[in-house]
Amino acid sequence: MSVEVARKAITVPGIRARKGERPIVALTAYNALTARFVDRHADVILVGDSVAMVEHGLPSTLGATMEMMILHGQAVVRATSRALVVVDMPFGSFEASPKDAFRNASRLLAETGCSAVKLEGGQAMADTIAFLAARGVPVMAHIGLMPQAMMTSGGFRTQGRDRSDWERLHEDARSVAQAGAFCVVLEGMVEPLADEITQRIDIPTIGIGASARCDGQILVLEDMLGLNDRVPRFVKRFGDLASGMNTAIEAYAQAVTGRRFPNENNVYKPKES
Ligand SMILES: Nc1nc(=O)c2c([nH]1)NC[C@@H]1CN(c3ccc(C(=O)N[C@@H](CCC(=O)O)C(=O)O)cc3)CN21
Ligand SMILES: CC(C)C(=O)C(=O)O
Ligand SMILES: [Mg+2]
Repeated sequence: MSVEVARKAITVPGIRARKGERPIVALTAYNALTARFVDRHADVILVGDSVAMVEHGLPSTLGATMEMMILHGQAVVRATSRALVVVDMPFGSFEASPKDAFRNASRLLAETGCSAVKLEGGQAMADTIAFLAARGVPVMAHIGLMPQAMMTSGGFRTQGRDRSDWERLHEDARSVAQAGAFCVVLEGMVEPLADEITQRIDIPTIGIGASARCDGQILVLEDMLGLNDRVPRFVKRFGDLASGMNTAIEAYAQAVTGRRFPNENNVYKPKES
């Protein structure tokens, strides 16, 4: 199946030009219902591969698939009119070669109607980013803590605590910007390093666990809504939807067992005869 590439009010060049202007507001969304809410306030909606963990109950993002990203991407694009929709390239879909990456990135663009793709990797992915950008695929890069590298990096570790790693992280940022990424996510990084990177590259940085020094911020929607019982320190819960959901579901269960629902207002009656 293929869809029209949807035109959104916010464009890739528009986001690119935000550096030095006002901060970029980004959030994840994985479905139409939540995307409609996020679209009213955010500049960027990311259909993250964290969908594998948040919506499918998988233990890591390694189980995300192209099929999953396309299905969720389609739902989000349908419900969005303003924000720029970016879809994560799942583990295994882009690393082996630039050609593989183009085949899968072009499927994400053509089959969902999203405006850009995101992929994890710094210097090692620079050739791939350049290959995609030269062929019409806008790329958001993602460096620092890379969840898809958890098996080689030993879990989710904040980057740059040791200053001897800074040079490598600067090189990752410089090379993705040089390769033509329009924007870069800095994940799990100490504040002064995120600050230096943001000052040295000419594309916007979007931080998650990387301080307010970045050109924008992103969080997983369900984390900031207070729907997950355990969240890392970099998350601020801006709401407590978990308690709202619990209260409503409990009230429903009690109304059903107590035969108080459905009531007069909720039932249909035949015509008077
Ligand atoms: N719901 C959700 N939210 C996320 O932000 C998220 C996902 N899922 N899945 C993919 C990745 C994984 N992420 C994570 C998950 C845990 C930590 C974490 O526990 N961090 C430690 C830091 C440890 C250290 O300092 O080295 C922490 O205590 O914050 C970090 C990033 C971010 N992403
Ligand atoms: C947390 C963001 C940056 C992400 O990559 C995801 O949600 O998959
Ligand atoms: Mg991701």
